[in-house]
Amino acid sequence: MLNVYVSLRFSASCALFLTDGLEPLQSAALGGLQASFNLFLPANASPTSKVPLLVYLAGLMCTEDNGAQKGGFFKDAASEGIAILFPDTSPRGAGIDGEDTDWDFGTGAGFYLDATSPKFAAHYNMHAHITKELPAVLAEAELPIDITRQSVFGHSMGGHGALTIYLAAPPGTYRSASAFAPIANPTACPWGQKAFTGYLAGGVDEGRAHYDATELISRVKEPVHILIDYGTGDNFYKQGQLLPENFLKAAREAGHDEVEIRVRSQADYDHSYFFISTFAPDHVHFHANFLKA
Ligand SMILES: N[C@@H](CCC(=O)N[C@@H](CSC=O)C(=O)NCC(=O)O)C(=O)O
Repeated sequence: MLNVYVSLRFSASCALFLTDGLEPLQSAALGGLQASFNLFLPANASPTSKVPLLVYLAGLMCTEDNGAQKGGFFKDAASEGIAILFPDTSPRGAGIDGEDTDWDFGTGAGFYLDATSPKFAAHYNMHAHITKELPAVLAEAELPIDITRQSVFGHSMGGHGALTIYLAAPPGTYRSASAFAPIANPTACPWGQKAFTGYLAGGVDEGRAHYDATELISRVKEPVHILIDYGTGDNFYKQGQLLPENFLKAAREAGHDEVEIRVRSQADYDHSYFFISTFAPDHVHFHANFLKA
């Protein structure tokens, strides 16, 4: 048996298609725009032996391809028998004024939220796309995936997405979360403040209520399963865009100990996919503990 790696597009009616040679299809959550994603299926997946799902969320300027091509996840996902879903990072081609002006806002920078600002609300709903729409697509496609066993991980903006999606979901929706160099306290850093001001009608205050991992962890009372790695040589860490210490401090103050949450500083590592792929096996095996329990 072979492991299968496929690129897929989907329609609002949830039909699945192979990418090559197919008509563009539409996402309801993204306002009818075409949406793409990649899916890794391990060789042991079959209708009688469905596999759990790990969702990978990429960072600023990325597409569904960065993690799939450079993350280094497949060997360990194959050995553990885990499928990996790679969504895109934003809607594409919404045609909103200013959407393509900056690399850290708009196209490629959806911040995994549901926009409430009138300008963006019709299209910038990556949270709903990932938490509701894509799971429904996979379920309706009758792929050999057990959608009741999901975990989520990501990098940088995608690490923010993974932590906030996990912490804001009803307990048990996702079994675990992990992040490489996440934007861990977005209301306190320039990237997050810019995103929340632009996408949310209530600005940074609305972001603080719904989309800030450091704020969310201080309010979560149930046990959690979280692993975070960041590099001390990461320029974005040095610039104060990531703030993992803020997340760790809030977590400990809320009573989440080192069994529940591990935040590891990796000496001299940068922000790149070389860093991600170095620690990729740790993250896949971490999630396997919960996805296969
Ligand atoms: N163009 C930017 C750098 C953009 C960048 O580094 N993006 C990161 C994610 S940053 C946080 O979300 C990334 O993953 N890039 C893709 C890759 O393959 O490395 C600049 O000029 O600084």
